[in-house]
Amino acid sequence: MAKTPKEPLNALLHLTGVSRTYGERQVLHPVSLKLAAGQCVALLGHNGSGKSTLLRIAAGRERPTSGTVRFDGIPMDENDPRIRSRVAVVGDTVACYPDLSVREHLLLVAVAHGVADAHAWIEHVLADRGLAERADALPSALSSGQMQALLLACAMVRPRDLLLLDEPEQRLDPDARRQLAGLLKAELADGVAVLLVTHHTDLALEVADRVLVLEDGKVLAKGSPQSVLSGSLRGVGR
Ligand SMILES: Nc1ncnc2c1ncn2[C@@H]1O[C@H](COP(=O)(O)OP(=O)(O)OP(=O)(O)O)[C@@H](O)[C@H]1O
Repeated sequence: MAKTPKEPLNALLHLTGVSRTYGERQVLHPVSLKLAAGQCVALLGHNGSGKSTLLRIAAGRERPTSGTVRFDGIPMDENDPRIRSRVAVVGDTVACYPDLSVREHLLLVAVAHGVADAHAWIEHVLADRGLAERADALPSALSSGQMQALLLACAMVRPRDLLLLDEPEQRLDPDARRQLAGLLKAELADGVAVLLVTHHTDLALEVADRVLVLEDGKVLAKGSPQSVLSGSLRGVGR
């Protein structure tokens, strides 16, 4: 029988009873979550179940209606430089400069975060994300999958202890999706904590230590990927 994974004692990210209400509508009921260095929690659930809302709250991009979020003991605030320097987010919206090439986007992010030897590191990340041949292209000339690869690459060129990803697999072809699983495993091996919103149960099974399934803003199930996704809940993803 699969062992039930315990929540970590030394959490890098600690959500306590966070909820969110828009107007009269409660889209997220109180959720608590701990995530330690080198661990991945996958958030699963049908469309509109509250996954992105929870991730935005975890990232400090949105304030919870109730509850608290702490990163390494500090109240989560995306404007706090101590947090910005250590937390990388790939959200569900595409934001880029129309007049900067792929390589220039990466350079901008790397320089802003004070990355040493940025040029060499950028060439490595470009090759790793399959973007080497599109390095001089402007965003308007990228395919949707290449744009997604650029958003991931922007997170990879900067320092990070916590990686928050909202459906990073979207628009990626099967090969690129397999590489994404390898990339996330490498992040975890490097001690990065990963909070992953995904619709792909296979990705969750491959990389997550724990999964949390949301339904109508409530926690429907949580535990090891094997225990949660072995039965009827496999249908929450693709
Ligand atoms: N700014 C907002 N104002 C009002 N309602 C919102 C807002 N943002 C999200 N919602 C609602 O909150 C609910 C949860 O949305 P959320 O984006 O968190 O779901 P999700 O699980 O990430 O969905 P998907 O899988 O489709 O991305 C939805 O019903 C959505 O319509």
